This record gives sequence, structure tokens and C-alpha cells, in this order.
Amino acid sequence: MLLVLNTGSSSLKLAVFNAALDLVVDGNVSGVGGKGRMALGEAKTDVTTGNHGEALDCLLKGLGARGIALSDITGAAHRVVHGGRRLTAPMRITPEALAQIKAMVPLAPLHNPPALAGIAAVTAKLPNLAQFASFDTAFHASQSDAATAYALPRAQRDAGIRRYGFHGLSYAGMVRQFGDKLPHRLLALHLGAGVSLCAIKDGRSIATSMGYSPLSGPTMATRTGDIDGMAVLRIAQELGFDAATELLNKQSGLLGLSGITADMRALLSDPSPDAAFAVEHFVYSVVHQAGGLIAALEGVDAIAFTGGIGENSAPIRERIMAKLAWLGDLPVHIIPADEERQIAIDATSLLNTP
Ligand SMILES: Nc1ncnc2c1ncn2[C@@H]1O[C@H](COP(=O)(O)OP(=O)(O)O)[C@@H](O)[C@H]1O
Ligand SMILES: CC(=O)OP(=O)(O)O
Ligand SMILES: [Mg+2]
Repeated sequence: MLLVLNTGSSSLKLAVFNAALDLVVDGNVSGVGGKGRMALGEAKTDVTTGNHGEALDCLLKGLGARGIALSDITGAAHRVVHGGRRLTAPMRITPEALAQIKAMVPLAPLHNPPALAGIAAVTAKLPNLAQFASFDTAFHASQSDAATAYALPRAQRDAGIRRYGFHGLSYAGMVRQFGDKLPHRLLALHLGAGVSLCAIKDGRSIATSMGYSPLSGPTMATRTGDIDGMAVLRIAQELGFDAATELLNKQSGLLGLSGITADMRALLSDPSPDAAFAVEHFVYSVVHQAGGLIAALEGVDAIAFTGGIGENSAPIRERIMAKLAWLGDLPVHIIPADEERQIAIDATSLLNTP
């Protein structure tokens, strides 16, 4: 059986697939690093964990109680957010590969360390297990230089300051789910805690709203989305680098705008004007990005929503589509985000190649 781990800064999501790639069970621990919750299948319990290794222990114990032993696990596959310029295909985690992933930490200081913690936790438990990595950036490797470059001098561009784009496992999974029904020009909207849009032409990413980091694009749960560079510098000058990083990534977005919560469902049921404004800003910013990406596609044949908000919130989808009514009648699809299955498919194809 294949263990898939999607490690976030304070969460650990796990899915177990059998050799036929059927989902056997999935679960997660939230609130890693303190008092949190564990869900495994339908069961939910309170758990206190000090780190991702302890969270993995809890989940593995839960799997044991369901009759899945450590010895049943034949491989582990991880979501790694940032693969940089070079890591553009899924790979087996060898010592060299691990060194390459570690070298990406300066590019993704908030996102890659949790994945490394997940890899280390599995290695500590099962040192001889085959492990694999799939990169959120990889799907966007098809983009042109014009789409990925920031207009910076050569030295900064050579140093890797460019657009990478994220949520690639979600978009690759979406393209896979469309199969031979894939529209020629597809605008994909991943609306979750992180929010991004992607212009997909014939199954390939040609432009996306996230850039150097997962901060840019529309308003997100706690990230600002697009913000002028000079505003960032002004905030950093006032608060210092670390506090500014925290503010832009963790205290902004829907949370910062509303002053209430980062949770879209809670905002939609909150009667206050601040909650309404946060939602209005979210919808506006998504539509604003959509316009640019539709122009990059030179037209659009279909729109697809995914992610927690995209899949579950009919009111948000309707408000976005109402502002895109100028596009005329378009097929609108709702595709469940299935990053874990995509990671499992990637790992299985590597396991099966000698
Ligand atoms: N029925 C719903 N209506 C509105 N928002 C929802 C609904 N269900 C989930 N959401 C929102 O989805 C977001 C989480 O998205 P998700 O993709 O699960 O997050 P993550 O990026 O952490 O995986 C939250 O803001 C949550 O409120
Ligand atoms: C890359 C990213 O934004 O991921 P998430 O949606 O999980 O925050
Ligand atoms: Mg997400």
C-alpha cells in the first residue's frame, strides 16, 4: 500500500492507496505543534502533538487500529510545494534528491520545511521505504519565459526571482479528470485556503496567478494576494522582515480584511459589513485575475472550479460567474481537488519504472 503525505505548516494530511490506486482511507491531523484534532476515515479525536513526526505517529497508530500495519506500506509519496527551476517532474527521494529539495528552502521558507519534516518522519519510522516527491510547481514548467519572468535585471532573474506558480498537483489532477473531454482553453480556479487561477491550453499551463511564492493572485484565507512591491517594502521597513512575512502570509486576506475569520463559510453566514466586504473583495479579486488569464488564453471554452470554496460554495461560484456574464454562455465544471491521488499516480508510475 502507498502512503501519501501532504504536509502543511500546521497540518498533516494522509491518504492510503492500494496497488489498484483505490483510496483505502484518508485522514489528517490539524493543529500540529499543540492541541489539535485527528480525523481518520469517519473517526475524529483530539490529539496533542509536538511536531509532524508525532502527528505521523498518531495517524500510523490509527491505521494500525484499522488493520493497516507498517509492514503493509510499500512506498511513501510526498507533496513538495516548491521544486524550483530544476525539479519539474516527480522523483524518487534519493540522498541527492533530498539535497536538491533542501536547496529549495530559501525559495519557499514557509512551504518546503513541512514537507522535509514529513519525509524525515517517514524515514525515521521506515528507513528502507521507497519515497517519492511530487512538486506543486511542476505543472507550470510548460510556461513561456514571457509568462514567468518578472521585469528585473539579469542578476535577479538568474538568481531565480521569477514566477513559478503553485497548486500544480490540483491542476494536473483536474486535467486528468477531464480526460478526453478536456476543453481546448480552460480557466481553472482553485479556491481553497490558498487561491490561484490557471490558464490551461490543451492540458498545459500557460499562465497562473501565483508567482515567486504562493502569496500573489487573488485575496486568500490569510494571504494578501497581489500587493505592490513598494507596499511590501514599506511594511517590512516598519515591522521588520519576519513580522512582515507573518503579516502578509498569515494575518491578511479574508482574515485581515474582515478582522473576524479566514474561513469563507463563517464569513458567508456573518451579518457584519466587514465580513461582507471581505467576501466582496475576494470575488472581485478572483474575477480581476480571471480577466487577465482569459486574455492570456485568447478566449475561453470552459471554466472549472475546485478547492474547498470552489467545490462547496454555490453562492461564491454564482457571484464570480455573474461578474463574468460578459463571456456569454460557458460550460462551468466543478472538479474535486485530488492532490493526494495525483501524488499516488506519480509515485506509482515511478515505482513501476526500473
Ligand atoms: N460549503 C462551503 N461554503 C463556503 N466555503 C466553504 C464551504 N466548505 C468549505 N469552505 C471553505 O473552503 C476553505 C478551505 O478550503 P480547502 O481547499 O479545504 O483548504 P486547504 O487549502 O487548506 O486544503 C475554507 O475557507 C472553508 O470555509
Ligand atoms: C501552494 C498553496 O497555496 O497551497 P495551499 O493551498 O495548500 O495553501
Ligand atoms: Mg489548498
